[in-house]
Amino acid sequence: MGLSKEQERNIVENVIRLEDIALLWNDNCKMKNPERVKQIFNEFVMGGPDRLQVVSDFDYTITKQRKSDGSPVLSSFGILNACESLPTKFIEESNNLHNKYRPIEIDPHLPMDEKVQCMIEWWTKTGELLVGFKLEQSEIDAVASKYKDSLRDNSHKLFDTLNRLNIPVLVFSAGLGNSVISVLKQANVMYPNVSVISNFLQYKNGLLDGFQKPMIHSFNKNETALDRHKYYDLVHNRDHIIVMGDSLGDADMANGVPASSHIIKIGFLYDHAEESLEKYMNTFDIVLIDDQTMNVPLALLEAVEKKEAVRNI
Ligand SMILES: Nc1nc2c(ncn2[C@@H]2O[C@H](COP(=O)(O)O)[C@@H](O)[C@H]2O)c(=O)[nH]1
Ligand SMILES: [Mg+2]
Repeated sequence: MGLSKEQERNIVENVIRLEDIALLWNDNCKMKNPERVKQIFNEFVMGGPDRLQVVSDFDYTITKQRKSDGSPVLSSFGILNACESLPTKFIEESNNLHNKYRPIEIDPHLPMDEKVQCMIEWWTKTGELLVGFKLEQSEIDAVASKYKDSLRDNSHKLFDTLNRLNIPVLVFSAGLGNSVISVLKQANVMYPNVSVISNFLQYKNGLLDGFQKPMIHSFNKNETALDRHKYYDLVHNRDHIIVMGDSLGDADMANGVPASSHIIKIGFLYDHAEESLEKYMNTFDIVLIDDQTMNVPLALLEAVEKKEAVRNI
């Protein structure tokens, strides 16, 4: 997947041609405005790793949307729900909530303010169900271990590169942070430059006591939700941002950063690809259709790293 000699020469001569990244010209890669992507990509390469940060969703972005054998990948909440010691009442009521609110979450016609209110209800009610019984982290870890190999292909290479270049990675998930961290740790990609902001279980006297605050739901995943969060101090001057997500709400995860920032938004599209493509192309700069790899973000980073290496000769 490395760059050719000609590509490396182009980088040395500060010439970054989008055509040099063949992946971006595959049939399953769509860009509404290639010229805009090229311009921002050149900013990234010329700006170097010190100005870069990555903000990524977890469920079905870092994890695959489908496994090669077609079997499903559990979401971070799905990993929780698979824990056998959970009371039957919790599972039943949690499933009822999922059946009621998931269709609202993905409804393309409902007004956003109505959807936000419903998501607040969903996460609040789920938190209220998670009260008064034991659940050890080790049980979540045991289920999560079955999904440590469900990261997108080349995720390890991507995280290794980000760690080597000391580029901060924010994994921003409206899912369950206890599962997210467990999968990342067991997949050996929970490097020091990786932070996770999500919903974490709260305990009181050894028993579950809902979620820690603040609530992160599908539609408040943006950097304003990071107000006064220590992560914000780490990245607020990194104005080159790669955003990665699988749902439309993920595209706003970098909202709240200075207007002068340059952002490339990568959208991983899988479900209802044909009917959703136009909306995804209007929302993300690069749309990858049924691409279960991290090859495109990795290619962007490889160009940054090559240029940095030349700069340091
Ligand atoms: N199975 C359940 N799924 C849930 C629940 N509450 C939310 N969700 C889903 O999780 C994703 C997490 O979002 P992401 O930011 O990690 O992509 C969200 O889209 C909901 O559909 C739940 O209680 N059970
Ligand atoms: Mg997701």
